[in-house]
Amino acid sequence: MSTVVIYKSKYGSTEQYAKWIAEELGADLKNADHLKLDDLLPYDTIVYGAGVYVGCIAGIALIADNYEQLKDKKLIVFTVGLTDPADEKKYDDLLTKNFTWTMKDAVPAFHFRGALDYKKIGLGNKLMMKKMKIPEANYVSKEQIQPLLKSLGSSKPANKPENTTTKIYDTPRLTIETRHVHLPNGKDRNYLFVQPVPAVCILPTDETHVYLIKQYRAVINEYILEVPAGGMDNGSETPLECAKRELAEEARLSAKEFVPKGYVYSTPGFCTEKLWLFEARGLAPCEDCARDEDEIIDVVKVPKAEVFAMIDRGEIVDAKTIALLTRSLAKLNSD
Ligand SMILES: Cc1cc2nc3c(=O)[nH]c(=O)nc-3n(C[C@H](O)[C@H](O)[C@H](O)COP(=O)(O)O)c2cc1C
Repeated sequence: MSTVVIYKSKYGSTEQYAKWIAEELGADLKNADHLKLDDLLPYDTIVYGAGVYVGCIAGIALIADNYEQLKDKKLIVFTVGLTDPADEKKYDDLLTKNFTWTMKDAVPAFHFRGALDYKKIGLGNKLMMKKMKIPEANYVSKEQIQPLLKSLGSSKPANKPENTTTKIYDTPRLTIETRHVHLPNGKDRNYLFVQPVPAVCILPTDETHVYLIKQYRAVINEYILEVPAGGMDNGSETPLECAKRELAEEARLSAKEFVPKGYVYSTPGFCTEKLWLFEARGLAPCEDCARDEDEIIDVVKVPKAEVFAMIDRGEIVDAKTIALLTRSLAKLNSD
């Protein structure tokens, strides 16, 4: 595992934090000035630290502009400023302003308190800071880096519980458990983990129509419009095999072509369920297909041109169905 700590520092506090972190991790240390994407690519883990000046994280474009190419690496950002890290709202605003929204969900960020020394800053900045009545201060201290080190598994204070798991329900198709989790921001929380087998959704289409199923859902006591979908059999099925089976069982259709449309998570707040999406083309009837006894299903032919109006009117309310229709037909809607 190769790690680099990169810093962007005007007055030295961020550089000091970066040196401490690099020392603790045994990582390379680099000044961000003149670094390019190519300089980052050889590393598995990238820790980027920067001073905050007038609400901007210095040089964050190095990460934000190259996030697509860096997102599969372990990325961590730390910021250094006078703001108190306890002011979570202010920090959240700073990240919203400086991170792309995909980064904000995925990249752990830590804030360390910096310093202000009027002797080090230029006249313009000095006047601005004095006008804002910001006094000189020096909050720089090594212990502030502990949560960041911990998130990389490099520091294990005594008396901290390991991640603990309690099983509540355990079947081949679904497990439910509670877990004690150490979060990347250093905090600890208990979470409920609902873990079904991965599932597949299929949108049968022809030139002009999509085929949805109207299905009775006992849990919500409603008939709703959905795409055919179902869980992958005990991990032995591939998403494509599952797509073929579910299309036959639920819509009584076969298809010449299954076009992958990526995946979505259904409810990532508490459930690990990953839904693989497919569009099915070249449809043919499959009358002798088996159907589960509890499935009460009608196939409904919907014009493609009507789909988004139906979503708008609340006639399609199933989230996976809206996701797959959007992935397949969004282009049609934007034309
Ligand atoms: C002109 C100026 C603007 C600043 N703006 C902010 C700010 O918006 N938020 C903050 O938390 N700290 C702010 N600070 C404090 C710096 O972030 C702090 O001095 C930090 O230690 C700078 O990092 P460095 O020492 O690595 O340059 C500002 C400092 C100066 C001189």
